[in-house]
Amino acid sequence: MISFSSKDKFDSRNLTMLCDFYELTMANGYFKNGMKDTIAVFDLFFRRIPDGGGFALFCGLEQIIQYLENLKFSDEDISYLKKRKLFDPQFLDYLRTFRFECDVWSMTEGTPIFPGEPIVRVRGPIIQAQFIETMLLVTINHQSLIATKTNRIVRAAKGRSVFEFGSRRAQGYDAANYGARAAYIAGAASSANTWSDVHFGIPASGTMAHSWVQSFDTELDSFIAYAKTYPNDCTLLVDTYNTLKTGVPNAIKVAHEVLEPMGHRLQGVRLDSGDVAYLSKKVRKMLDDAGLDDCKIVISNSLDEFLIRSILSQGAQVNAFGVGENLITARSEAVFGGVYKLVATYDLDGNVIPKIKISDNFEKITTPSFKEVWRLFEKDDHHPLADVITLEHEVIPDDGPYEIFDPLDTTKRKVVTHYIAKKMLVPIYEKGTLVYQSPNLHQIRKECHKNVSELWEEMLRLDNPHQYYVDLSQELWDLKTNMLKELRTK
Ligand SMILES: Nc1ncnc2c1ncn2[C@@H]1O[C@H](COP(=O)(O)OP(=O)(O)OP(=O)(O)O)[C@@H](O)[C@H]1O
Ligand SMILES: O=P(O)(O)OC[C@H]1O[C@H](OP(=O)(O)OP(=O)(O)O)[C@H](O)[C@@H]1O
Ligand SMILES: O=C(O)c1cccnc1
Repeated sequence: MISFSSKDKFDSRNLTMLCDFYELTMANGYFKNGMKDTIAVFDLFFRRIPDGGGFALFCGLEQIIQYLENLKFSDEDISYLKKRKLFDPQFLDYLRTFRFECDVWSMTEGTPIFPGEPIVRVRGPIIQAQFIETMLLVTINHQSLIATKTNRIVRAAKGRSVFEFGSRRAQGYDAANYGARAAYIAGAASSANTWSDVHFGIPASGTMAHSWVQSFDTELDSFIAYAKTYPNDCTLLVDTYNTLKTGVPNAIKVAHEVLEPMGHRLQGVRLDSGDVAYLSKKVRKMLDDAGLDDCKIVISNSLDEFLIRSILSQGAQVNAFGVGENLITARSEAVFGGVYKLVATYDLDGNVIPKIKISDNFEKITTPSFKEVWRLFEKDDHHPLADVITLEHEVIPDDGPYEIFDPLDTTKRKVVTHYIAKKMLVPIYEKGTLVYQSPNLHQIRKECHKNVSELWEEMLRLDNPHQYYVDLSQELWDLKTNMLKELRTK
């Protein structure tokens, strides 16, 4: 039984034609060149952690599954392709009856991921494995980027809640909806986006806009009306006119004269402008002096992890942060940079033929062959020690001793012992059949929190974090180096 975390089970959109056109021209080319049934392996990986962080977070698998479940060329798609006069009629017949037949393995959502390691691996007929590139990349690049950024913001907030406020400034509505999902997985407490609650069960919450306050004759009238309408969940926006002179005094008045007689407490005030560190301290004192020490202070206004860190270091009195544009657009570094590369094909006897892509830039040289990713966890406290990429047949036994080495400087070697070795890629599809049961979103979020809390503290720093080791096994390193040497001498 397969169950899905979103309430509508599958996004019903058929996004088959969301592909780069060259996927179709190559597919037709493979078909016409007798390569339809050639089995190929592609790795999806990324090269650099955004914002110089110590790790990224993997997200988007559930939407990949939805895409693959809906993968089908409609009659309309086929007529479009026919009109382009580029495609063989037999190829179009093949597309008409297309059925996805690949094997797919993936990291699970909420897993910390590192540059250079396969986070998704696809094996199957080259036409198919190649074709899904664009959707795999756009989905994983987007959600992993937003999750990675959000987790930085959540870490900067040091246990205070982070409310995701970004929909209005996201790069389009899918970015708002799926960005909210990624942000929640990575630790945002809620989203202002109602769609994300309806479809994903992410708690939707919010305060009020300045327009609410402006639309009444006075600020006080607007607060009274809001408090009477929502007596048990009332957070007032206090900066429309003058935070300290009118906003907070009016909020205190409403707390005592409207809410308390109704048996309720004022939940919070939100500050959205000015020097929020200075103001929050003043506001805290005013609220406390008025007996409202349980009233929370929420701040917002173009926040990001660095501003939050700075504001807290100034002694700001804040209970929660509302973060919009910088989170939902990952503004500081808006490209995740995941790529999808061919790493092997198979011959007719089923033997792997490793493939490599050479570049003058060493970091851009791909790692060939069908590979596994292992994470070695310290046995006692489960801190990850290093990731090791091996060839398929290699096994890393628990406890070692196992020698890891820096693939760029092979003299840097270390023998590790007393660990648990875990294979990180789990089966998602077997020959086109879904074999993975996705946890629900709340479980993914919990798992993500656990995974991040197991990382070394030194990896969690926002600036210059410890660089985690992603190593190659000796056998894989030898294969890569020999292929490189051979190609370079040719
Ligand atoms: N104490 C502080 N330390 C660091 N940054 C702060 C501090 N207080 C506010 N900021 C940030 O400074 C940035 C600039 O705020 P800005 O002055 O443009 O807002 P504002 O003019 O007060 O508000 P608005 O233009 O929305 O009415 C915002 O990102 C805000 O979060
Ligand atoms: O600054 P961000 O991190 O993106 O956080 C969201 C912003 O969106 C709202 O402002 P907006 O001016 O859109 O509407 P408002 O009238 O509700 O303030 C809110 O007041 C925040 O300032
Ligand atoms: O609910 C809020 O306070 C909110 C929602 C979206 C954007 N800014 C603020």
